[in-house]
Amino acid sequence: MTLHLEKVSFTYDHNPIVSNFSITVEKGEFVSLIGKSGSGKSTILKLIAGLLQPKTGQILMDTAIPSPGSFGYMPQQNLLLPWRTVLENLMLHSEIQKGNNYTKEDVREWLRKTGLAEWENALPKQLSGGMKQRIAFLRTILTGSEVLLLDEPFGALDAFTKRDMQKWLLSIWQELDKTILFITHDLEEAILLSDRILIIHPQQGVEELKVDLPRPREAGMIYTAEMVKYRQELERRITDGLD
Ligand SMILES: Nc1ncnc2c1ncn2[C@@H]1O[C@H](COP(=O)(O)OP(=O)(O)OP(=O)(O)O)[C@@H](O)[C@H]1O
Repeated sequence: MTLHLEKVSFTYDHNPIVSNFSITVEKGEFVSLIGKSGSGKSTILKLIAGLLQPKTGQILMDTAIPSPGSFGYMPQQNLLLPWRTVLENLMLHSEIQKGNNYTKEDVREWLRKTGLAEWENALPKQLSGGMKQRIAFLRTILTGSEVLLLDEPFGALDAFTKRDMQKWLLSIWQELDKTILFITHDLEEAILLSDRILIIHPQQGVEELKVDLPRPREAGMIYTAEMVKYRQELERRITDGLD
C-alpha cells in the first residue's frame, strides 16, 4: 500500500512546525528524512504514527484512513522495559495488541534469524547500546505493521557499531518487504540506506533526492566518488534551503 501525506500541517502552541507537507511513499521503499535540528522530522513521524493529530490535511494508506496497526514506530529512546528479559520485551505486542498474536517460538525464530538467539534471557541493562537498538527494532517489526517509522535509531552509537547496524538493518529489510521511513543526521547513512532522501526545510517544504546506487549496498560504497557527489549535493541543499 502507498502512504500519502496530503497538505499536512501541525502547530505546537500556535507555532507552525509542519506546514502544508505532502509526500508519497511507495510500498517497500526505504526513505530517509534529513534536515536541520528542529525542522520537524520527529513531528512528522509522530503524525504518521497517529501520536499527534494534523491540524489540517490528511494521512492515507492508498485511499483509506490508516488502521491503528498500520505503523510500527520506534522512538529515539528505545523504551525497553528494564524488568523484562529480551524475550519478554519482544512478547509485548502479542500481549497488548489486539489481533497480533505470535508465540515465544516465533520470537525465538526471529532472534535466531537476526543473530540474537544468545540474548533471549538477558535484561536490557546487560545489553550494549547497539544490542538494545537491535532488540527495539525487532520489537518494531513484531508489530506486524507494513510501514516502520524509525526515529534516529543509530544516532547514539559509535561509528563502528553504526556500520554493523546499517549492514544488519539492510539485510533484514531486503528480506522483509516493509516500507521504512528513517530519520538520521548522518548524510552517508542516509545515502547508503535509502532509495530516496527527503530534505525537510522548516516552514518551506520538502525536497527530494533519489539515490541511484545499486543494491545490495556495501559499506565500502561510502568511499566511492559517487557517494561524495551525493554528499555534496545533500549538504548544498540542506544549507541553501528552498528558493
Ligand atoms: N512537545 C512539544 N511542545 C512544544 N514544542 C515542541 C514539542 N516537541 C517539539 N517541539 C518543537 O517543534 C519543533 C520541531 O521538533 P522536532 O523534534 O520535530 O524536530 P526534529 O527535526 O526532529 O529535530 P532533531 O533533529 O533535533 O531531533 C522544534 O522547534 C521543537 O522545539
